[in-house]
Amino acid sequence: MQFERMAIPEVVLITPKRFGDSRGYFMETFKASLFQSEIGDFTFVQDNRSFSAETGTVRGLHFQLNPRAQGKLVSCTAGALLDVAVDIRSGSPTYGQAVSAELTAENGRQLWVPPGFAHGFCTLAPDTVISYKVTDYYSPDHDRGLLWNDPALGIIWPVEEGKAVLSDKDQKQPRLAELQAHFTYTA
Ligand SMILES: Cc1cn([C@H]2C[C@H](O)[C@@H](COP(=O)(O)OP(=O)(O)O[C@H]3O[C@H](C)C(=O)[C@H](O)[C@H]3O)O2)c(=O)[nH]c1=O
Repeated sequence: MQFERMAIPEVVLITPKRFGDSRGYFMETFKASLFQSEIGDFTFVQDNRSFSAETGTVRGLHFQLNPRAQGKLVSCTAGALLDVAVDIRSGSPTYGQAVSAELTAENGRQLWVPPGFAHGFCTLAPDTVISYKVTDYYSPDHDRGLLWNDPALGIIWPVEEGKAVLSDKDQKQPRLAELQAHFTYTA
């Protein structure tokens, strides 16, 4: 299993080792001891999965407030998606910056998105399934968002703005400039 720190080093791209044979392949997709030694002492308490039928479906950018902030270990188990993490930790040298990675069922890659980051994705294929582990339970009262196409984020999404498939909620999320200082950066 390879761990590669992204341009924002707290976000980590993980590539599990794939054992192929005449039947197909086997992968260990999560190992607590390795995750703890490579990334840190996080405990996952909930697994999520969402299915998006259309290419160009955007879900996000979402996060939960403290004390229910979530770390997310994200993978794509069918189709393909561009996964995006935005640093929203006040005082961070990379505040408001985004990193992204292409996760596909084929490449088996995962993205670790720590607490203090907004998370979202855009599907690159129809019938795409995202599967992810989170480090705290869903809490609607702590659920917040950031506008996916806020120009201040500089995210180059693989879909034209007028053609993205979005929830009503995600069409009305606040811009970065409107975001309160929910998270604080610690070096
Ligand atoms: C996230 C979540 C949602 N729900 C219910 C609430 C709604 O009735 C329904 C759809 O929720 P929502 O529209 O927030 O789903 P997504 O747009 O896929 O949101 C997720 O997408 C981005 C990419 C994320 O990183 C978050 O995990 C999450 O916010 O599922 C639950 O019951 N439990 C949950 O953990």
